[in-house]
Amino acid sequence: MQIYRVGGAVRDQLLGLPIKDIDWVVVGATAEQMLSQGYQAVGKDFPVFLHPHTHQEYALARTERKDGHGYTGFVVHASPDVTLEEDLLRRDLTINAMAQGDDGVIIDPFNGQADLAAKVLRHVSPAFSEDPVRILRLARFAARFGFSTAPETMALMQQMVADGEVDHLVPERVWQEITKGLMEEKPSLMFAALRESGALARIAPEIDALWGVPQRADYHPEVDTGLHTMLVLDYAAAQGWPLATRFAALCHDLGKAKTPADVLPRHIMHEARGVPVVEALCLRLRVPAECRDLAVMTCREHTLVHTAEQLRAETVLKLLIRCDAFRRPERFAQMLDACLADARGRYQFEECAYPQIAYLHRLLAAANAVNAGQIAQQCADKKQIPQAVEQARIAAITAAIATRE
Ligand SMILES: Nc1ccn([C@@H]2O[C@H](COP(=O)(O)OP(=O)(O)OP(=O)(O)O)[C@@H](O)[C@H]2O)c(=O)n1
Ligand SMILES: [Mg+2]
Repeated sequence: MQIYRVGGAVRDQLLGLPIKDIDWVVVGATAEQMLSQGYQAVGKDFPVFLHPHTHQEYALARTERKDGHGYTGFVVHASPDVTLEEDLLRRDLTINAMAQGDDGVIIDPFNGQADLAAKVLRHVSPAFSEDPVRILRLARFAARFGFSTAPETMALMQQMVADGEVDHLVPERVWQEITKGLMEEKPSLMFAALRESGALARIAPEIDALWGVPQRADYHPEVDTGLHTMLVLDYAAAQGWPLATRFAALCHDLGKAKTPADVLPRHIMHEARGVPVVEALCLRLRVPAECRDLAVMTCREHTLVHTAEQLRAETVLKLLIRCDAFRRPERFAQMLDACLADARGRYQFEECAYPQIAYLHRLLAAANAVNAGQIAQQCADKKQIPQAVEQARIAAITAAIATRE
């Protein structure tokens, strides 16, 4: 048997990037041979094994044929006579379809090295279309490497979308790929690829609908809401912020696609209009609660946060309570980060000051300093405690507002 490194490890090494995990392909072996050498089978029907010591994945060279929708119905053919080239042929992109032997020689039958140099994502063969997840994979590789998509690959993806292939993806898988793409260097490039292929309109029409929606040019020199959203998202990514903050950045303006045409380019009430849209998206994609809650909160509150310095103490306290800021200060801070991204994700405002964050943190600290235990002791009637604490917090916030320099 011959063993080669394949896929991401070969690609990343050629790019000079750190290699996370190595995938191996084994040519000329049977499952029985692998087991007898101590490898452990991963699945019952899949010719993938774990190395007895390194636990890296070793897959028998295989061909695949599709006979069904989605990613059920793959007929896998693994046998000792499947060649390395045949195995590479079934893979998604030329940059992922290279192998490397023990001698270091790169086996590159589909010119992956040339595409790496040209920074192009190109499908290996028409078999690309047998797995719709590959559209999402390509999109996140675009976000990771900043590569462009070969025209023939884009055309193939458009055809796959038109054929309804994307509609068979299970939500968990879509979310998994989206989260990976959101954590890449420039997530907007994922959405650009998804949008151009038509896949975005199928998997997240709420996001796709933002393009073509105008905003007031005085607040938003970039005008287009889709473009603004991408600037906000890329800002959040450039700060290295976590997934939930990036997802909140993505979702904060979903309500703007619901603004009645006669109100445009103003977006009165887009916050309230957006909340059910964010909730519907999160429900459909089975978005985990942490991401969903921050996105809903950011959608609902971001305009109010922008006006923080004009708010009365009562209004600030209500905001803090709605956001559960006393118990969840880290999440509140993440929402403020998303609001900062919103403010700076605009042409000509890329470096605008955003004192709202420090200001709200100061008011929260002031409200937090109220000694609720002591107030409770001073209340003759227990029923009065909540109101007394609230009054004390409003007084503390009022005092903090007054000391503004
Ligand atoms: N839907 C898929 C998934 C994987 N692959 C192939 O399997 C390899 C390994 O898959 P995976 O580890 O998911 O991706 P990597 O390319 O290694 O990228 P990453 O750095 O994200 O792990 C890929 O390079 C590609 O050759 C594929 O063709 N089609
Ligand atoms: Mg990998």
